[in-house]
Amino acid sequence: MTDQLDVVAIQSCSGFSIEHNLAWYESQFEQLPRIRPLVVVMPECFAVFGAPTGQPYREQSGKGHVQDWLAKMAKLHELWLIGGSLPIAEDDKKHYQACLVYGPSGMQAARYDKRHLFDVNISDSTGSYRESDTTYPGQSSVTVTIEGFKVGLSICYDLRFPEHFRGLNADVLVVPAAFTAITGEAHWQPLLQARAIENQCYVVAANQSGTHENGRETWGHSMILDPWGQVSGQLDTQLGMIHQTLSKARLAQVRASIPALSHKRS
Ligand SMILES: O=C(O)CNC(=O)[C@H](CS)NC(=O)CCC(=O)C(=O)O
Repeated sequence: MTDQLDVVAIQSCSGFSIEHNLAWYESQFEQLPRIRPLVVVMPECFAVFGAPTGQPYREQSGKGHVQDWLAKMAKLHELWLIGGSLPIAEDDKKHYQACLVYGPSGMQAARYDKRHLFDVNISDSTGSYRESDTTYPGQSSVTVTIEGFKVGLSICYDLRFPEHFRGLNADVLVVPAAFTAITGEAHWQPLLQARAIENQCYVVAANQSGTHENGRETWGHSMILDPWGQVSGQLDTQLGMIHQTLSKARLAQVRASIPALSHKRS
């Protein structure tokens, strides 16, 4: 176990074609920093964003093309690979929006199902979002220890629920997202900063960016924040990646300076 952990967030504009999306990610993996261990976070709906027929792409737990690809890529590139979300179904009616974590051996290390579903009305071209029409809410929160760092999982709209993160007691919060252009401009960065500041932990936020084939617009601005709430790396709307080195010493320093976590009243 070392004091440091390298993380990368990748920002994509995923579309309908799984083959195309996965091929784009493979080209990004070729450009990753050489350092290992390395954690790579991909956004919500990285493999498929929207569905031309209206019938969402789904896989069963433990089998399917995208899960096989995640395992293969994690092993091939020796990564901790976090697939922001993939629809996993147990019945024909609805799926869970699952964040899947694979370790460098190619084994799945964790699965978190999105708990808070985006049923909202906003003034963009989609207007009305009803995620619960297709998705069951996850029932539990999940953390996974990666190289000695406690990593707390979340997906997109979860970001608006501070109690979700508070319970995780994490060193690193991972936020894969498909935050909309309108809500992203207004709320994305302040929400991420609040989660980093109040939990005194790193935040790694990988968002979708641009206009997608289904007409949706996402905000981009993927970023990595330190436990003081400072943005230590960020993208604008361009596709690509950001890389930062996280440090246990920095976590300890911030928590010693303001011991807010030990001043909590329940
Ligand atoms: O359904 C898909 O194809 C992809 N999934 C999404 O885009 C999800 C659910 S609709 N989006 C969000 O949760 C946006 C949250 C957000 O933007 C906010 O909280 O402001």
